[in-house]
Amino acid sequence: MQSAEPIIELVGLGKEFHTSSGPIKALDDINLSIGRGEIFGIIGLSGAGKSTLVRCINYLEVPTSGTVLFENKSLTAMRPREQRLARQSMGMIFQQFNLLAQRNVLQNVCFPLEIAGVSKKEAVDRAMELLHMVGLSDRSKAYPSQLSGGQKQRVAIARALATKPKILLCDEATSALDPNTTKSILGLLKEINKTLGVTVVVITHEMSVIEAICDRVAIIDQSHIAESGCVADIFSEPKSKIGRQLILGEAAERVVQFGESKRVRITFDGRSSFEPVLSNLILACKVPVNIIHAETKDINGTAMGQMVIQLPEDELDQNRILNYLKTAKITHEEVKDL
Ligand SMILES: Nc1ncnc2c1ncn2[C@@H]1O[C@H](COP(=O)(O)OP(=O)(O)OP(=O)(O)O)[C@@H](O)[C@H]1O
Repeated sequence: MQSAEPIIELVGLGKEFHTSSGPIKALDDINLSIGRGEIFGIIGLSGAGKSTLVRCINYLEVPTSGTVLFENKSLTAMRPREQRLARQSMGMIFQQFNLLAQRNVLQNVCFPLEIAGVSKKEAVDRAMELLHMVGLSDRSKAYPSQLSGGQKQRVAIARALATKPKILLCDEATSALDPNTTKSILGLLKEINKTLGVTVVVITHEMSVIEAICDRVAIIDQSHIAESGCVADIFSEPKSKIGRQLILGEAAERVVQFGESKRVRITFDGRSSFEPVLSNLILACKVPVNIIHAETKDINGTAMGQMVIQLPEDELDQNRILNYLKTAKITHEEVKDL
């Protein structure tokens, strides 16, 4: 679901670190395009290069080869002032929140505005507006140590949005949070994307995070992009070995046979298209399905239409999928012919 216009393009991007024990190639020939207004996920195992990749996007790390294009312009080729403005257009949040402990919530959110030379009154007004948006206007005088993890991340989000960035980079932003708090922070990111039109780039090692909010995803493995595409496509038919491992877990090692097995028609009858039915099914059942036919439309954020999927030959797998469809109240029926 990439919009026509890319906001970020990575072309042949590479990053090498020089350490006492020799060079480490953290990124090698990365090519990616992130569309304006989308929520783009980057997933991989520990050490795959995720953090380095996101830090190269905003030049917290300067790539050793290749190009980062922001709105079609190379960051390297920009003049210093232009590059500063481009980097200011990219807010960032982190796993450990990175709030300033000696400053209260309001002062934390005002901080980037002070650096940008915004007047005190204007900064306070903007910060209060953002704190209201993240649901913390009543905690403006609190210090970070007095907040829960979820509240700290909300402050960090407000701070990252203070200078009205076009992109929000999220580096494992929910990895230190419990499942419920994770859900609420992901909900907030989705809302920010929708209401402010901010492009969101999410780095994570958790498939559930990708599944919850991302439109498209790139899987990174050992410094390379293993595959990328729409979340529903990658989840239903992961092509790379690492993709199969991440999505199907142990089941990836199994050879799943389809043959002439059962086919099921799923009808999308108004269920929100933001709820990735097929991805949820595959994650829950840990087994792939074949998409035989799909005719779905997104009408004002609602999925309409139908899809015919073929179930694996194994009866246990079939039952698991049929049970899932039933429990999740997804309209479906077995079909003999297409
Ligand atoms: N500043 C650095 N100096 C030397 N090596 C580095 C540096 N930063 C990252 N690396 C190395 O680059 C590789 C990729 O690291 P990176 O932190 O990007 O991975 P990651 O996918 O984010 O992992 P994790 O999820 O564990 O944080 C690793 O081998 C790491 O040791």
